[in-house]
Amino acid sequence: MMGEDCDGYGRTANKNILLKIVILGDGGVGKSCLMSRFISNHFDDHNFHTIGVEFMNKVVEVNGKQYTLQIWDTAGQERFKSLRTPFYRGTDICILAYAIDDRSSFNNIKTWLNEFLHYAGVKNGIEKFPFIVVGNKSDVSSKDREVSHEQLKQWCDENKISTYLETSAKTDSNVVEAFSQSVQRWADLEQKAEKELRMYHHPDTVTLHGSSVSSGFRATCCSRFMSDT
Ligand SMILES: Nc1nc2c(ncn2[C@@H]2O[C@H](COP(=O)(O)OP(=O)(O)OP(=O)(O)O)[C@@H](O)[C@H]2O)c(=O)[nH]1
Repeated sequence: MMGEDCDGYGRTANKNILLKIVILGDGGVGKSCLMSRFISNHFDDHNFHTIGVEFMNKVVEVNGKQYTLQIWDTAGQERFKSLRTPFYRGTDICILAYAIDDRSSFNNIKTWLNEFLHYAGVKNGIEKFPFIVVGNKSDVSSKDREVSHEQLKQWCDENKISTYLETSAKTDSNVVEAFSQSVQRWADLEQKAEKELRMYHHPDTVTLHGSSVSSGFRATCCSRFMSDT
């Protein structure tokens, strides 16, 4: 089907797009709290560690498009590694979380990134996958802060991650923004990948100078589009 509302691949603009989001980071940085703040606008000052993984869905609208976000909260403790890693495959967006009052959780972001790249099977470079870095617990007093916003920016620049922000699940600061910027980043990369695919499928209309063009970003995207809601 082609037409004004169609993207050229038969997908209409009003489809509800399912996106799987995983949240990774050390135990205690606030991954479960970020998820429950986003899903049910609720904050619980509990201290229970997640075992394995848990997921919840929420329908959101970003830039006029509807998305069902399937958010996977994972266990940050090392002893649960074998329970969480099988769930990385098929992820569309990865949120790397640390707590701004916990320097070692920030230092471990790289380990989380590498664990995700390995078990999710992402092979096309960090800059082609929607990673978002979130410094949670931005409500803590400045004397308890161990990671500055500048350090967050510098780390993301060095690691080619363009989306990052500080959040507080406790005071509900930037939580919705973290998820909507994640979706925005996904949409930007998706658009870029589709453009490259079009060039690949219509090589007579562009000059490729003999190189093969492959977006590599979510080649299975079509299977994830759900029916109209
Ligand atoms: N001050 C403050 N505390 C928070 C915030 N988010 C979470 N916490 C607290 O941090 C602790 C850990 O939160 P969780 O959400 O369970 O942490 P987690 O990352 O899911 O931990 P694991 O399940 O072990 O991986 C709890 O006591 C929360 O109340 C926040 O934004 N600010």
